Amino acid sequence: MSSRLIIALDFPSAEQALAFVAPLDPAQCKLKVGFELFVAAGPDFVRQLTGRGFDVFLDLKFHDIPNTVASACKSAAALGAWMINVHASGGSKMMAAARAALQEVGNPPKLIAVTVLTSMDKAQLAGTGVGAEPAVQVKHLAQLAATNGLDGVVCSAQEAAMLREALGNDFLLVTPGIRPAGSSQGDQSRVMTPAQAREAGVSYVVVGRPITQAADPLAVIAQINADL
Ligand SMILES: O=C(O)c1cc(=O)[nH]c(=O)n1[C@@H]1O[C@H](COP(=O)(O)O)[C@@H](O)[C@H]1O
Repeated sequence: MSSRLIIALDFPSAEQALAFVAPLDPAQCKLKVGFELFVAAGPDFVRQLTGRGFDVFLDLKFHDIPNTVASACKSAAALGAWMINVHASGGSKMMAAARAALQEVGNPPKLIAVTVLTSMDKAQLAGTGVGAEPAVQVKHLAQLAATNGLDGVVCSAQEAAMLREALGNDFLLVTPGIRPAGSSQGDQSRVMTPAQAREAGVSYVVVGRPITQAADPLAVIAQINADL
């Protein structure tokens, strides 16, 4: 079975990202390209990664009017991404338009929706005008994503067991906010260890700084894969 580890390549340039990727094996991990790297390195960099055999999660978190998001999803699919995402808070029509757009392309990427960012806690969520507990809002948005035919959601591993029970075994649960024991929490709020995430039933974990800033990234990758 291929690895359930997705490494967040949050680097400022293609050169730095490629230096990090050079010793990696696509059997050990998938790779996530987000805003920082995509803005700096562009679509060609994504093609380079797929050309090396990596599954790429293109994490551009689309959140706009339905027509714009649908077109952006098609462009992302054309890059050969394995997975792409939108914000569930963009609403039903936006998610349905994204889903429909991908049905028009061959070999479409998995389409998932961000629920409540793992950096948010109850107070920050309340600051945006949402008074619900994060877990309640996550469940609400995950159900909205499922209703609109998305393949899964991004959530914290803290909500994974609840969502697994509510939405079944085929629904993808992709969880950032993963912190191996002893690593710094940084700006993340809702965190879990890799082993806790596995027990909660996640599909994939997303891990950035605990690997990219480690003295020995390959050792951390091996340990996380063992824990998953
Ligand atoms: O969509 C994401 O990937 C994402 C959603 C979310 O709720 N929280 C979150 O941290 N992420 C991403 O996951 C990665 C986490 O990185 P680290 O905190 O360094 O492990 C970053 O690239 C974030 O952009």
